[in-house]
Amino acid sequence: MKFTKMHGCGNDYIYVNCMEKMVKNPEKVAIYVSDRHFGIGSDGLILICPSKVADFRMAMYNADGSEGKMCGNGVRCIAKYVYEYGLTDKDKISIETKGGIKYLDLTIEDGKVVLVKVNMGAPILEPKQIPVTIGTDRCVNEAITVDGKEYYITCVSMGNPHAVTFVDDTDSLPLEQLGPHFEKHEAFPDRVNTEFVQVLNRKEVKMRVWERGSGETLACGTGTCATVVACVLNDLTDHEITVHLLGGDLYLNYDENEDTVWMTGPAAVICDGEIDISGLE
Ligand SMILES: N[C@H](CCC[C@H](N)C(=O)O)C(=O)O
Repeated sequence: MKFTKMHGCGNDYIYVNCMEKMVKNPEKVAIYVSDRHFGIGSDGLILICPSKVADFRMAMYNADGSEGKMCGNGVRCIAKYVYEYGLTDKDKISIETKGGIKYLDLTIEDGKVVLVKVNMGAPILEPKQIPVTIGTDRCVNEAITVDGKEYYITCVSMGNPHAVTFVDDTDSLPLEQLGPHFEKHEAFPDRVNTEFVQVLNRKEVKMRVWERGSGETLACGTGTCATVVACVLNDLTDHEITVHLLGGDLYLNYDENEDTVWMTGPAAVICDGEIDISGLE
């Protein structure tokens, strides 16, 4: 299987061009390639597929083989891939995901995609749709006990479920220990991605993330969208913010009038390669 390893702010996935041929058993392949010791090493697997309703279709799998409905860093990387590997010459593209069709604007310099701006669509706030069992109309600043300690969460779906909690200091958080307790908490029937956010000022926050199915990652695009929405709902920041992640910065704009979130950030190619997956197919 030919692949390209790419990352968006350090959130790395193995990308496979499936325009001609699909990968069989993507769940098993995701687990194998993601392993950082016995595989290639990544946060998961992303397939670039043909679409009937958009320019391309994304299928994404976490490191544990579970399927995710959306991936913000992933759609930016797909934009870079399809342009730089000659699958399109357009600088505005659409990508079908299980979380809806996303529209992307590519900034191109010397034939390279240096920045991608994505219309990530409307945040979903109804608890049942996220899904989260806490809250009636919305789950904003609601108390939850996790591993014996009380936290306040604001829940947002960006196609996939997120719980945002505000903390005093992201650096000192024992995420390896805490993350799984959020992910598997009974309040989240489909598990959850959790963002731990430290507000620096009205325009800047720091964030660490524990991703469902992949553990701590260096960045999460949909997580930064959920973060800006949670910041605005709790009146902690402006609508336009910079999110500082372990792997870099993303720029977010929650346009409440249009009911959409804009995410802007980079995408990078690490390498191309080929791996034998014959035992898995
Ligand atoms: N890293 C991704 C999100 C993956 C979400 C996945 N962990 C799930 O919802 O199961 C992003 O940049 O948006």
